[in-house]
Amino acid sequence: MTMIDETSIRARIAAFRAPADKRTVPPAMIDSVAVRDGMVQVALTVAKADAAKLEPLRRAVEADLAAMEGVRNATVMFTGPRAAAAETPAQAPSLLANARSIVAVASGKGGVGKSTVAVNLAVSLAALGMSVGLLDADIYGPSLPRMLGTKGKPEMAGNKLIPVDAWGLKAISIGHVVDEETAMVWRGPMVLNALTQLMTQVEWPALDVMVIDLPPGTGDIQLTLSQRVRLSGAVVVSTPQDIALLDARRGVSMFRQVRVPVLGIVENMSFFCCPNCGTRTDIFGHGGARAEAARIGVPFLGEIPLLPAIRETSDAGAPIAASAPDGEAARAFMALAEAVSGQLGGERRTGPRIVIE
Ligand SMILES: Nc1ncnc2c1ncn2[C@@H]1O[C@H](COP(=O)(O)OP(=O)(O)OP(=O)(O)O)[C@@H](O)[C@H]1O
Repeated sequence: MTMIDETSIRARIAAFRAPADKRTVPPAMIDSVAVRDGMVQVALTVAKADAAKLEPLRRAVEADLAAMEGVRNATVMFTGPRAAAAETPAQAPSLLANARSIVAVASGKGGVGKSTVAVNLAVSLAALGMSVGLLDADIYGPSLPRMLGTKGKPEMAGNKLIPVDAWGLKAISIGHVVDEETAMVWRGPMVLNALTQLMTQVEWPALDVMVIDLPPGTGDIQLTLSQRVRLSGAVVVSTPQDIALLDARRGVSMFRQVRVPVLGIVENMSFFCCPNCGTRTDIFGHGGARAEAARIGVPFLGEIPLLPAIRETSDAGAPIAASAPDGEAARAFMALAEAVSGQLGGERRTGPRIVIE
């Protein structure tokens, strides 16, 4: 008999399309999955007011799971949204409360292009008409000031910092406040203090979405931040290399441990597109992250090509999603932004904005 486990159940739910209306179950809706001896219990989070409306979906998911090989019995139930107190320690109120959604961009290891993805995702979300904040929590390598071309110190209002305006975003980075060498020698508690300050001592306006560029890896800082901030979800950046995929898996399991929904995996440096002849080359082999996402039951959010222009525009302080909005890279980031915003749901504060460069 086929072995079923939490991962295979999550994968099945991620692939689920309701026969009647093609409705899907976003990962953020899955509260818990328990599997024992072929018995499956899934709890989906819904607001009380929506429960009756979603009953057909509940039954369809239940039938779909029950039809899986190896499943003896499947129960899908609805549960209310978790009380805030259960998630966040009492002494630690959720930070960044005036952002409607908070998305963390994470990676299992450094150098996979996490910051590049965070910046261009934020720019693309803004181009979709959202008010977007970008917080660079990558203390050890704050690349945001360079990538956005914002070198000066932010202004102050009273004892609070005003985020800098760049490319349609409100942004702040530890690199705006201290120089890189200073931050490099900080140890855990100092780093956490600095990050907390970036969230509490900054005059953030009301935002549709805040994108946080997390430090690479899966250590204490990432875990603590995930607990202090009510994250709507995490985007895990990987490259197609096997080793990076392994790290991505670790990243996904870290968020699952702290019950932060994983919005999905994005494959960066997915393939090389020759700027001269347009020929596509799959340098590291291709499709690994998509397969990995399916295997561990999280959505696959798309592929970003390896393009010299992505690095050049980053180095020049003009993110490619804004500086070459019609190009291949910008289209890939826009597709990512659409996939992410689709998972966040909810209304926008403002209508779509047309950007003319
Ligand atoms: N798709 C891409 N095509 C070309 N160059 C890229 C791409 N993505 C990232 N890069 C380049 O790779 C380098 C590393 O990217 P980035 O700084 O975003 O990685 P990171 O994962 O945030 O690193 P760290 O976590 O160590 O700060 C940068 O020089 C960046 O310009």
